[in-house]
Amino acid sequence: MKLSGRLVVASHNEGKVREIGDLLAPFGITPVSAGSLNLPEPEETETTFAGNAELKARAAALAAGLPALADDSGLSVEALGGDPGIYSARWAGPGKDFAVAMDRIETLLREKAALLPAQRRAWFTCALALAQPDGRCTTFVGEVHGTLVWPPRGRNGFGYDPVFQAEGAEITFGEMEPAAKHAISHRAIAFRQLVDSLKD
Ligand SMILES: O=P(O)(O)OP(=O)(O)OP(=O)(O)OC[C@H]1O[C@@H](n2cnc3c(O)ncnc32)[C@H](O)[C@@H]1O
Ligand SMILES: [Mg+2]
Repeated sequence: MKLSGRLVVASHNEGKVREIGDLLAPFGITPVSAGSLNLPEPEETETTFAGNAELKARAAALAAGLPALADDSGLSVEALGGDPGIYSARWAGPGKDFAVAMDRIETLLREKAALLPAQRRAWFTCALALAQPDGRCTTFVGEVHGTLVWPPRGRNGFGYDPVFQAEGAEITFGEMEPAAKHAISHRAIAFRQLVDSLKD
């Protein structure tokens, strides 16, 4: 299987679509957005990142008759038993307000008196699924570990980026230039695995 030509990026999240576009750019691929094809946003009924990524990729590939790449991702907080995890988008509510979602996490951490970095460990997970119109599908998962800071810092990235500081970094994902985030992100790790799997 080759990564070339037209590929549907099966996501309705602008931030993700931008990052996936950056990752695909060196391959000369023309990303076709789910929005431009009027693809519906399927309900994420699975219980894992990989399951939801596959569900979204398969639905888009079938509807578009083109290969489709879907991303299911999220932030897991150790002290919260891995929440919000696969519910990361849902914690932002119908208005997709991540200030609310970040506040909610911070409130829960404070209720647990989790103020030290070691008590504020968190990780991002990204599952990328590449589906073909004939139903074949491969999925790869990447993670990046770090701690949650407060208050949020930076206007780059999207979602929970302003509160996430990766291990070894002194700035948040929200403060990083895109290239710096791509050097270490969960999404870039999953993407590298996907690319490796396509090598002859
Ligand atoms: O399902 P699609 O249409 O792709 O878009 P979505 O926003 O609903 O995406 P998910 O269901 O995968 O939910 C993941 C949420 O986790 C957050 N997230 C994922 N990757 C992130 C990243 O790199 N930086 C910050 N937040 C991220 C982000 O806010 C997403 O809304
Ligand atoms: Mg979603």
